[in-house]
Amino acid sequence: MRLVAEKLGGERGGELLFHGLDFMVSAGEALLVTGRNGSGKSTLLRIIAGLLAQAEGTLRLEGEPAAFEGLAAAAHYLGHLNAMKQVLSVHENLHFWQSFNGRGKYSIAEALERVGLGEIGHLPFGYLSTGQKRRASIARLLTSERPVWLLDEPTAGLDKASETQFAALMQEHLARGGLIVAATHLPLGLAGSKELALGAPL
Ligand SMILES: Nc1ncnc2c1ncn2[C@@H]1O[C@H](COP(=O)(O)OP(=O)(O)OP(=O)(O)O)[C@@H](O)[C@H]1O
Repeated sequence: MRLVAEKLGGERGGELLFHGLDFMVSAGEALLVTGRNGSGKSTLLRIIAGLLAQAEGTLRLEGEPAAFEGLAAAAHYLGHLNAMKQVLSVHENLHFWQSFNGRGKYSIAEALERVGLGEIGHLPFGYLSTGQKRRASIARLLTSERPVWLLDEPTAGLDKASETQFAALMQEHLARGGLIVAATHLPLGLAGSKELALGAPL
């Protein structure tokens, strides 16, 4: 499986943010998208997730497992916002996403254990701290099996221990044949990852 972009261009509000991007990410690889604020990192991730149309160029997933039809169906998108309902419990939110995205390797209880939230699945999502909200959202990646992880500033708000824990989860995903595209200003602890720098040098 590999994600291939050719001459990819993205725009917002009629302004071309980037163009002519060529990259390839194979199973087991991570691509870190870097660049100054406003350079288009989130825009690129949203295009890959199928939430925005590209302005130009092509994007395709080759050789994806038969269970997934196309890139959008194979992708987990973890955006800046956590896409969770504040008044539903953590468990209820994850149950919704699991029903929507399909089952994964981990049960909801196991996924919450993996992110260190085993004790608070019953709490309304809105009660959680910023870092706990992010960890609950990371648990969403584990409760449904999707090989392409698209992560926008995934470690924002995480403490050091949680960063290390998440790095291990990403390594595990890569070792199982997944791939990752992550927009980040911080190192993610993924040795050997590729980098795509958008815009003028920082
Ligand atoms: N709906 C929109 N309409 C017009 N312009 C937009 C829209 N959404 C985003 N933009 C602009 O597009 C540019 C790129 O935004 P984007 O969020 O992709 O940047 P980024 O590289 O992820 O930034 P950051 O590092 O701050 O997260 C910004 O200048 C932003 O203001």
